[in-house]
Amino acid sequence: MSLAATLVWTIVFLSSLVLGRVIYALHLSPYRHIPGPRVCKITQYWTLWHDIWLRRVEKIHEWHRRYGDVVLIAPGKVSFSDAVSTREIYGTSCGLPKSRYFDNFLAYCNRSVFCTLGVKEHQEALKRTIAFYRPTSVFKSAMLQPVRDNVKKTLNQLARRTENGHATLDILIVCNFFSFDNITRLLYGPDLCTRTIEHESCFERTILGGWMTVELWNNLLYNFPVAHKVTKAIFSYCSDKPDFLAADDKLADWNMRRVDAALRKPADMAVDSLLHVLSTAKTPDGEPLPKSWIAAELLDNIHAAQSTVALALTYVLWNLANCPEWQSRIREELSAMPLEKDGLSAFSFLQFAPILDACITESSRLHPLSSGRAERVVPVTRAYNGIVLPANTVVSTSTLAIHHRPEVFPDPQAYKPERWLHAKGEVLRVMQSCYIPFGYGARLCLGKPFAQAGIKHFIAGILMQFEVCIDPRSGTTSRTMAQLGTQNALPRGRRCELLLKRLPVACTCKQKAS
Ligand code: HEM
Repeated sequence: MSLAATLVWTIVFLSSLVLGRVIYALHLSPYRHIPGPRVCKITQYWTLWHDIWLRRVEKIHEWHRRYGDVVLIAPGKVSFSDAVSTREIYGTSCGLPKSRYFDNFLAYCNRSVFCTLGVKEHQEALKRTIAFYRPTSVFKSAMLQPVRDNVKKTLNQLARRTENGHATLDILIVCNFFSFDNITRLLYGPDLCTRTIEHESCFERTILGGWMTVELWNNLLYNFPVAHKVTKAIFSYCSDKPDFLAADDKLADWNMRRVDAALRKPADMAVDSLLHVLSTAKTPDGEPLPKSWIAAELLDNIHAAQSTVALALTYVLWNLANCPEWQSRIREELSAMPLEKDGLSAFSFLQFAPILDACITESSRLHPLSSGRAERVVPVTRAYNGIVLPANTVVSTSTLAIHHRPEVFPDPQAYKPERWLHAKGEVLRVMQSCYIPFGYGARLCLGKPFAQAGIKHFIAGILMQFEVCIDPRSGTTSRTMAQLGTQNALPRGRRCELLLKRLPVACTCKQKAS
């Protein structure tokens, strides 16, 4: 056969394959009845394309606006944006397993609690640590004092940097170090964590610097690992950055060294650290946990806690910088609270400060920090929101879409803390059922109480000493602060420069009597 004929036959063959695929997807597939862009019914690569270009999450939100609460985002993958389906997918009694997407989070070849898939396996893993994360454990002064110390340390550092009364700073970096110090203290105890904020040139800072880049490239890694490897090799070779995308590996080594050191001297381990809890825990066979299990759990907690808390703080400050009136209201509320001996507001009062709470809650509604792929697998064919899904369909709720339901959150794009202050009864209940920044149900974020305590202390500390303002000369604008449409929710500009002005009277709170 001539070359031309071979070419023609190849084209005919490939075209009929594509045509067959299109006919099957649109007319025969068990997913044909589900609303969504046609291209998503035919191929998964359209969603993957958006994933790699860091706009998957916002694209899915856009599709929900166009097609409704149930959208087919790829063959076999369905996204929801309503409260009832969310309850059915994630609720404690439903027990849907996680999807294979979570294999991407294995560390040292082990599964942490976060990436266990099956319900039984998850419950087994949860037994070891759940008590450690409970509010009753986390809100003890032994656990909170290190957080308060880190707030004080950050405030001292900011005071030095605003010696002339004001300075424009990249708040994202400040929040990153605060968040890292907090989580490492919780995980390793006081001796093995590092004081990164004080040491400008320390190793941990360089890891954190490279980490943001790693997060941006993770979508390529999860979807096309070989392409990721090649890109990494090419960039490292051609640029003068041999460490390009190496931060994750460095963090894993750094974590393992800490676990090694601690297990060599168990008597020195801080009893209020996760490391201690894990080192005394047992496997289902009654054996001590292997070192790599312990290390995997700790590493995963850093991943879960680091950028989420840092970004939560950054977005709260950004939103408040745009709304000076809400800053004043928070200050007024804080001024009525007694101070502890360390000069910060008492947590027992911060915990129930409604204005502070509303401002933080509204910020996480607009900017969910973990808005990515909380995928679960449907075990048997059944209907969700009136639409039958075959067994093995991968389902998830779009956090961005459910947080922006206009009938629940009128004017959904606007930052309006008052909606949380004014809502009562059924209205509030509906709002809460559509608010899932920490996930929902059986796999709700274990670190939620710890994260919230850190966020409240930090925001209260900053607002009592500084006025946070937009600096029109900085490059930070609403456009650069729009979230990248990925699961890690970084702002597009990858920085958040805000003007901090020291308040004339640092604090007018009442000193605690004792
Ligand atoms: C603002 C900060 C945080 C946000 C927005 C956040 C969000 C989330 C979300 C949405 C999930 C559920 C994922 C899923 O359903 O697939 C989750 C799980 C988890 N988070 Fe967080 N998180 C935050 C902070 C933290 C902190 C500080 C810690 C550790 C102290 C932590 C530890 C965990 C763990 C261990 C899980 C797995 C829970 C399980 O599967 O049972 N998170 N987080």
